[in-house]
Amino acid sequence: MAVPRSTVREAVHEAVHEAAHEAVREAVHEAPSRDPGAEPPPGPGASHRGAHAGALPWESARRVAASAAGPLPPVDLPLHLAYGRRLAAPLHALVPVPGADVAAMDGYAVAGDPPWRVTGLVLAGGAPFGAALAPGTAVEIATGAPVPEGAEAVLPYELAVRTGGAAGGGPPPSGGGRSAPPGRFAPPLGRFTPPGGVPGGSPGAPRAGAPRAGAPGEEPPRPQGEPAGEWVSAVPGAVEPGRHIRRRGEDCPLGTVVLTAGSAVTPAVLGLAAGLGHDVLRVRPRPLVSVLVTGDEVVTRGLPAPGRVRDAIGPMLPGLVEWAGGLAEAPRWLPDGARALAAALAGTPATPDGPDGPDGPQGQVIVVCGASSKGPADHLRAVLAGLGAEILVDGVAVRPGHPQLLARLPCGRLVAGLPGNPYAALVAALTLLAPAVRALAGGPAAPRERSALTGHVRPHHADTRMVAVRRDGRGAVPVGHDRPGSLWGAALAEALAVVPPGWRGEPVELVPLPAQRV
Ligand SMILES: Nc1nc2c(c(=O)[nH]1)N[C@H]1C(S)=C(S)[C@@H](COP(=O)(O)OP(=O)(O)OC[C@H]3O[C@@H](n4cnc5c(N)ncnc54)[C@H](O)[C@@H]3O)O[C@H]1N2
Ligand code: MOO
Repeated sequence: MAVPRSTVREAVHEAVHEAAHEAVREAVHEAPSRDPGAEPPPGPGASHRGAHAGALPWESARRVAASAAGPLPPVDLPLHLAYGRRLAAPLHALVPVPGADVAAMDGYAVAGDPPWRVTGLVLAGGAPFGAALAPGTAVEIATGAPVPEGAEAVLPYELAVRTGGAAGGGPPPSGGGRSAPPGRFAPPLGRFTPPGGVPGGSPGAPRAGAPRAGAPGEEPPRPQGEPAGEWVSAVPGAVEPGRHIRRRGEDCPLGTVVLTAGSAVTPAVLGLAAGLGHDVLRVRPRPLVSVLVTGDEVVTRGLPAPGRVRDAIGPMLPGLVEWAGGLAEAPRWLPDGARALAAALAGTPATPDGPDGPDGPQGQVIVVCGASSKGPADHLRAVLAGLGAEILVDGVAVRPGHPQLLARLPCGRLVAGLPGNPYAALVAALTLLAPAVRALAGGPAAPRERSALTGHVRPHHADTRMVAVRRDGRGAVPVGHDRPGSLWGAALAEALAVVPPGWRGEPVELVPLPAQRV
């Protein structure tokens, strides 16, 4: 289609405006960051040669993006769907944990002084013992089972000395019975074996004859099948008051706020929430990001013919968006031309509940790849103006990636314009897209990391430079291969070093690159 006159005029104006320093741009801007070579010294016109008019400093651009959107309205999701979201409300303990005083070890709950007469068995899955433990008695108990009232400690099997078992048996003779060798753990000795029961039993499967708490009104449970003469004592020093009893609410009292709103829902958080009684979590939805890849020369599959280029931006965005807390739609390709771009951007906005229309991009954020510069096929600014968009960021003083932009459509959707050069697009995505997605997802700003930067790094005199680096013992080291058109360096790197204009060797911020999970 015909290029709008205003766009052409603008492009021509910019071309003239830029022409004077185009040679410098080529020498400085297109060179890889590790290349030796002198940066033209700052002098008259230096700032003009750096940031474009209206371009924001890199740090300011990132801040604008982070505050361009608030979190999406919350949704309630079952635990198995909540992973990777952000909590929209504080997480409370709906129950105390543990819910009762419970044994922390398999062994004997004991009361009073040894030796103790064994009067029953309590398993974790069963009801509480029901009767108070009288001094001089014990119950065999499983880890997690509620300790009977009156129990003063739990004696682990390894530290117990079990004796007797014969009918009519009495307390063990002093020094008699089977005992654990001093200073060593002994295996369980003479586990309680009710008539018809299975020695040891299996956790959660009450053994026949095991004592059970009675229902209200019933007789206090008697340890049925209690073998007369089962006694237990302890190796010296094994019993201290309260030992191996986890008290009710000791890990987490009822009502405690264990996590604040905005926390990431990790696997551990899901397990914690379940343990505290939650089936559903109130979370922020994942913001949906639509991706429009523009350019007649761009092909989306196969070997690119001469004069064609494979889309390298669409494939990297889903992982990056997911890393930032969002979800990317499959990229759509658009031909050069304002009409297709305008139609795509004018589509009906999505709602958190689902798409409003089957065809157009549905995201709360729309990413436009390419068309961000000032060339005759770069319609993004003109289209946004025609749609009445508010421009939030128009160019960033960063190398590569300066033609990036961020805008808000009248319907509230954000538009992130990424440069066509793939490494420049990655820089722009980390500068504008990721912070905006994080904000929509309810996440806090990404934590900052600072590091020494070693190796040969040539700062730009006016713009921030983003250098692909790996960490080593001495700090961050450039990996090279980070020309604007190449993702090779970024693929080798762990992070991008943020090298401020005129940098003189001080520590720099590292922006982590979305990493593999495997
Ligand atoms: N007169 C000016 N020209 C340019 C400027 C400028 O300030 N004034 N900035 C340069 C910089 S820096 C960049 S970056 C590019 C940005 O251009 P666009 O965003 O408009 O992108 P295109 O012109 O369409 O493409 C640039 C380059 O990238 C290739 N490309 C495009 N899309 C993709 C894709 N999805 N995957 C891989 N490669 C892609 C395209 O073929 C071009 O080679 O503008 C400079 N010019
Ligand atoms: O370097 Mo451009 O800034 O190739 O994005």
